[in-house]
Amino acid sequence: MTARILDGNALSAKLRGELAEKAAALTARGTQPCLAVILVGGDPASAVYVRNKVAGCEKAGIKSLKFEYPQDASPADVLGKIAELNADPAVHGILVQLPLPKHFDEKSVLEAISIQKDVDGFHAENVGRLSQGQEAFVPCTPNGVMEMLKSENVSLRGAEAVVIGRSNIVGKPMAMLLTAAGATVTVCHSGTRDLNFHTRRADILVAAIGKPKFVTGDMVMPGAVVIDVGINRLPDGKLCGDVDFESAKEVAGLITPVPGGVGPMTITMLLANTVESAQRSAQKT
Ligand SMILES: Nc1nc(=O)c2c([nH]1)NC[C@@H]1CN(c3ccc(C(=O)N[C@@H](CCC(=O)O)C(=O)O)cc3)C=[N+]21
Repeated sequence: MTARILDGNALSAKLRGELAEKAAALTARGTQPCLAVILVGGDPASAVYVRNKVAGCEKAGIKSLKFEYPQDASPADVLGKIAELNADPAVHGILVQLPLPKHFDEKSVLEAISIQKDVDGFHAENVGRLSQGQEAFVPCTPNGVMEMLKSENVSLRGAEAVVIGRSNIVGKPMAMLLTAAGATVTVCHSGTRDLNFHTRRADILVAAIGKPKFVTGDMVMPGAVVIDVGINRLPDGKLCGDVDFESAKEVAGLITPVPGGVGPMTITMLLANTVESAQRSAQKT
């Protein structure tokens, strides 16, 4: 049996249609949702992602502003721009594309963003709020994964979930969200002894390692839900995930592809957070 494919493009299209309606209603009442994106340096992958984000905004009727800085930009200039955007009531979301050049202190840049406009959910205060179950912007990639699971009615209460990867932007918030939804969560990483022991008992396996085709079919429990968060560019220019799709799909029950899986959902959740932020700001006036 081969797994069913969880199509992130199709789910994104549906959700983005709903977001476009919300954005249009807000615009009609005088608050067009607006996302500001800051890109430092010329990393080609970052440029592609930022282009996808700006195009996604456009299509949903969300205004986007793009600010580009050279690789050797001064952190003070970028922090000055963030301060300006924080103070601008017409801007509802601020995203600083990561990774930043090495001479930047990533943490201090993320911390400079107003938590009301932190649509990435990377600010330490938003992370803390999320961990305590308070209202917060949820990081887009793990939030997109949760939406994918919800769309398929994957039952999480009591489920065994295994997350491979412990990054601040995917692994850790993913584990928090799955825990909050009632799953029993195991977070694996490069120091994990006998990784296969863990992955083979997962009802839900989330791969966020950053290594192409790392998760193979023999690591998957028959019928499991396999979520591939990886975006790796192969030498031939093709995109591939952290999961060896060909072998894993023969074992899994449900699997996300790359491209066309979690990636588009990440952008959809960014648009959702931006609309949400605009809605909150419209309610205040
Ligand atoms: N502050 C910040 N926020 C982010 O959300 C953020 C970031 N920095 N830095 C980099 C990662 C990566 N990321 C992706 C978003 C969409 C796709 C995406 O749309 N992928 C398409 C294919 C795109 C392609 O062809 O390259 C797909 O999987 O189908 C991929 C990756 C957001 N990130």
